[in-house]
Amino acid sequence: MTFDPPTIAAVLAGGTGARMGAALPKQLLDVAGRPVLQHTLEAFQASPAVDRIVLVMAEGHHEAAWTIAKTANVTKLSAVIGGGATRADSSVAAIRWARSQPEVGDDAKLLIHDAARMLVTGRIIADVAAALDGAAAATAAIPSSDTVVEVHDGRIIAVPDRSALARVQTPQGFRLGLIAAAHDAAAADPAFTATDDCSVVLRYRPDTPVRTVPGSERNLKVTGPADLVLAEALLRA
Ligand SMILES: Nc1ccn([C@@H]2O[C@H](COP(=O)(O)OP(=O)(O)OP(=O)(O)O)[C@@H](O)[C@H]2O)c(=O)n1
Ligand SMILES: C[C@](O)(CO)[C@H](O)COP(=O)(O)O
Repeated sequence: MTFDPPTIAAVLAGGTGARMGAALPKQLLDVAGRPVLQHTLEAFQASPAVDRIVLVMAEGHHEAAWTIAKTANVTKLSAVIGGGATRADSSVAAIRWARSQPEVGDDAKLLIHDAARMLVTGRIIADVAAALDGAAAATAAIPSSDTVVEVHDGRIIAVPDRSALARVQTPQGFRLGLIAAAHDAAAADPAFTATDDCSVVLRYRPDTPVRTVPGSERNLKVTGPADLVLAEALLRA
């Protein structure tokens, strides 16, 4: 008998929400009567593509996370772990946790997701997971409807061809062995910085294609106060 490798969702909620400027990390703020984190966990709980969830949570809020998960009956939640100083450090914490699990090998699928993207849909989660059957790395992405420019010292120095540009979202999915190797290589690079995990693969495993699947404008990242209003409006629409 053969078994499919498991699919693990790593929900990153290790940030403090500086740009939100609230007393609590933004993942604990309410939108339409439920914490941002609860909306996100519910999306992964409901996805048939996901077997288990690991939550990377900001220090001092682990108990609150378990309470939210219990309230929402998030039975797939396997662990709440501590993160790191940067988003990349929190990804590494999730990767290490996944690798420490019995019967989880390099072929497991790891879907790394911002807790702040609370309106992620089942379709996007399923598409990213399915893309990993044909590639070792994949992300949700949407076209840019704005012209994007490169700015230096307050002056535009380039206007890249918009048709070749996309805005990446999460989840970003990887075969576990690949993303672990890419982050290991990053750890040995003193100049390493990254704002997402696909760029870690692109930089340190450049021979591995990173596929894109359609994201959605709805899959916004709650970042500042206006995003809370927007997310609530989208939920009620
Ligand atoms: N050290 C960090 C930083 C960020 N994140 C998570 O990564 C996602 C995207 O990060 P961001 O939107 O930047 O969240 P914050 O870091 O909390 O926000 P800010 O940058 O405004 O402080 C969020 O769900 C956040 O909780 C994380 O797990 N660990
Ligand atoms: C991972 C990400 O959501 C992709 O768009 C984004 O890079 C996170 O950026 P942040 O500054 O950590 O919110």
